[in-house]
Amino acid sequence: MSKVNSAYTTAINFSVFLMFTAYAAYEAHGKPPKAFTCTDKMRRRNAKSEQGVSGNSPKERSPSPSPISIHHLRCAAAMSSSSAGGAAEEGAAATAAAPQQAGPVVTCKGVNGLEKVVLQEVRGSSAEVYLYGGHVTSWKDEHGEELLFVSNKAIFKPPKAIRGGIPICFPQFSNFGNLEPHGFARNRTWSVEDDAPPFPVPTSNRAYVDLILKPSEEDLKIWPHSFEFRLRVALGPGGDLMLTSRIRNTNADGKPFSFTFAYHTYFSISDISEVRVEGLETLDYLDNLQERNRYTEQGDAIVFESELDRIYLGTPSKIAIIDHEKKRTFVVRKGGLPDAVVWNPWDKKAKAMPDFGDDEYKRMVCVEAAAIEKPITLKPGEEWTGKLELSAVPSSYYSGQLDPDRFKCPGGFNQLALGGLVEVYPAIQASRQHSTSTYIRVVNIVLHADWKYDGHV
Ligand SMILES: O=P(O)(O)OC[C@H]1O[C@@H](O)[C@H](O)[C@@H](O)[C@@H]1O
Repeated sequence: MSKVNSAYTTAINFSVFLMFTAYAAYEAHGKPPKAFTCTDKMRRRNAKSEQGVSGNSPKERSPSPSPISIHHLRCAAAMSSSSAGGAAEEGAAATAAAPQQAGPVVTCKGVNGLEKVVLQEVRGSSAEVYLYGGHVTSWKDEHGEELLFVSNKAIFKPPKAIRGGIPICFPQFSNFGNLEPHGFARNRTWSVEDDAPPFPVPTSNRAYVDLILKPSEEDLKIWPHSFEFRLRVALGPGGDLMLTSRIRNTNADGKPFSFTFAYHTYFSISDISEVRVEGLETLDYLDNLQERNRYTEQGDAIVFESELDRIYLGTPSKIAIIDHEKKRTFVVRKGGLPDAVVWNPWDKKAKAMPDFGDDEYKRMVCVEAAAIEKPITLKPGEEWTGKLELSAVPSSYYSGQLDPDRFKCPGGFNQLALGGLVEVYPAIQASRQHSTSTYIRVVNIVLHADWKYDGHV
């Protein structure tokens, strides 16, 4: 074995040891995956901590305010900032007030008293989900930086859908049907489901919440189909945001139904002119600005110089949004969702939207994992699964590397630029959900080895 290979192996082995140690510590950290009220959960966590389950000796434990006061501090901060205006500020204030030890799943009041669930991962990343719309409104990395765009003019008031975050478009995307644009799921109030039926592949993540939407009598009048829509929102140990939708036909009349669907994700970007989307080259798309005529993408990547509103068809399971100024790449992974909508309203449309700032189009881009061209049809008793997984990585990782197989070493790992700190860790949720998957991080370069999706219909 060459010197370089041997250094490589030693570094990997040492890092694996470190990471397993870290993993063991992570395992010991805390448990309850269900959504609790702040008070309930913190009581349990404190009780565990009293029993020494957290691993801290009594000496190491620093005095902390009572769980109830932590809860009220946090929610009060979120609500006061929202009254000062601005959904984005609301999210920031909520995290600013959130103590480190808040635990993985907390429910509290958000803007206008709407109930929200806050997910926090041990390394510091977080997400917020409003029950109104089953709508993710915040996803922050471990440094507290917001990764999703929410308009400062977003209206957190039914029946208006929240402008930004991740609206769920169901049972209809846009005007592909007779319902209101993008369907009604985004402006209905969902419920937390404490005992959701097991997911096909169990998740080990602790920071997750299960929501459910069933049609009301009123909904059945406009869309006469009985369904159960289960949405799991989870934060992975590395801060990845994962959404899994399971839609079941519960019609008792024996009738199938069809629907279209999208995760209408608004990404936060530095400047729209600094961004490009990779992974959709050479694909066909329907142009929403040209009467949905079909064209073929000619460019190497999608760049933005004016309004853009397209439905890309038969897209790969990975798409990258590269933000040159931020040197950050969002990686969108999806399953069960063949299409991808790319949207930026540009200046004129921005001005025409009452819940969107005139210049905000510069700071957002929507890349929406979707099933549109071929509607999904379910017979009674059948269930469909649509998955979205978002990660934010330094751009040095991504550009031109949409196909990780091209970079594989004989040992099965991706090719690494050796030198500097090498860190290898098992992706905890991936190894349990999918196959054994290993993530390799070299300084700021992150490469995935053997990543694969499951759970397609
Ligand atoms: O204003 P809405 O209903 O949230 O829709 C926003 C945009 O959503 C996108 O998905 C559509 O492709 C656009 O055509 C639409 O304008």
